[in-house]
Amino acid sequence: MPETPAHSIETLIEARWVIPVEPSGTLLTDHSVAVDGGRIVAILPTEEARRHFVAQRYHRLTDHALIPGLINLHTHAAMTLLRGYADDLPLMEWLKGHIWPTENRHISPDFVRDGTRIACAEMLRGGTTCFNDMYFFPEAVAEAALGAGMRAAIGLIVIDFPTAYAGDSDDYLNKGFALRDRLRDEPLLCFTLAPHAPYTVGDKTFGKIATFASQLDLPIHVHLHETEDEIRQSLAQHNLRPLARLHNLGLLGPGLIAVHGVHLTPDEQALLAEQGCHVAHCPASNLKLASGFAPVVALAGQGVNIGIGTDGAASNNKLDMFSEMRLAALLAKGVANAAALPAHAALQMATLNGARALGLDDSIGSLAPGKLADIVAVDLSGIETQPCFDPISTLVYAAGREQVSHVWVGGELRLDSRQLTRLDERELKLTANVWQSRITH
Ligand SMILES: CSC[C@H]1O[C@@H](n2cnc3c(O)ncnc32)[C@H](O)[C@@H]1O
Ligand SMILES: [Zn+2]
Repeated sequence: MPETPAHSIETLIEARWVIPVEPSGTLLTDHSVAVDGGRIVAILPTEEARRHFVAQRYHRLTDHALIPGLINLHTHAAMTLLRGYADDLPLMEWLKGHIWPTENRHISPDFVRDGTRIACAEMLRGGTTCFNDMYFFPEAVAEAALGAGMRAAIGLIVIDFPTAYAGDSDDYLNKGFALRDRLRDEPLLCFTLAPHAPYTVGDKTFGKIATFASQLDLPIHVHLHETEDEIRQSLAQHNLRPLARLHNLGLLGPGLIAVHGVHLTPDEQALLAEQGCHVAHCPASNLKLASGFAPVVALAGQGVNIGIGTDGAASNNKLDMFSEMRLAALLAKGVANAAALPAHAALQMATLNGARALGLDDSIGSLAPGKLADIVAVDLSGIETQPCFDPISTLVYAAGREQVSHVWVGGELRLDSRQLTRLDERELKLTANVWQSRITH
């Protein structure tokens, strides 16, 4: 039989294991991922891939698992500059007494650009390839993400009080739309409408957001039902719980990403499911601020799509999707039973479910031919991850972000043997120190 001619491709990544995430729980041993033009073109047993392809670059990752890039479904990337600035406080005391006054003093495009670049470095080194952001000066978030070569959903924020970024809701929205018009063809970026929360955004502004979201087909990214206080305040002011209020104002639907969703009645869980809303589960931030945590087992049981977020580094204090996955799985077992949220389901939450929430699951969130090559290699050879009976279990329960060795975004190498390819870690540490002294003095 004549040999079929080999196809030329850019990159062939040979790995001990490939965990495509879809179909759920699949594990491929001694497989390779072929990448060309920024996309996955094939996933084949390595022997076959070697016969079939001639690559410009080969990566022989003999002790590694390949997983889809992790998707951080909720963060405020620039808040790395406030990591550890105010700890051990409940949400409202933390925000009103410490974070908002400090943001008022320091917030600027430079603050946001520098903080976001630091966040991108941390996230890439931890296997995150895409983040869903909500912060002031979103143009600086976009600039930092593009510079780092990361995928980002840029929140066009709206809050009903003036800040250094914008004056009133129309000013916030106009600035956001101008940014989206300027950057809408950037392949690494997409946009959401990001009203901050029910307690900082009025009915009129929420109404405008609902209209624009449906006219422009933009997702809505909003903090919702984070604390009991938020619900009490909403009942006192509007005679409605926040979710019911947003429902009345037309915000619920498959475009809504409800961040936190900690305090939800069974009827509210059913409403989220019925409306096709998504929940961004942020377990570490919720626990640290003593807010509680989302009823993930019940929500998933109702059919709600749940992704995972870190929230900002000022409340977490890490942007570490590995520790969030593990925490999400352990909390679910704590409230339900040991079988709740198994490792493959936690990994799916941190990848495919996040992509679904952003409406990007046709292009990212799993490893499959035709999808963008957002790929993470995790080195499982260390003593911390031995023996390895089941690599999916090892990834979620034993591995940490330190074991991430390589990261590709759209087929481009962004982390190479733990070295960032587009960001200078030394320079970023100096930048963090400069901001620390500005914030302290
Ligand atoms: C309008 S930009 C984002 C705004 O949100 C603040 N923030 C950070 N973490 C949280 C949280 O857990 N709940 C509510 N608001 C939060 C951040 O400091 C910015 O002011
Ligand atoms: Zn948040």
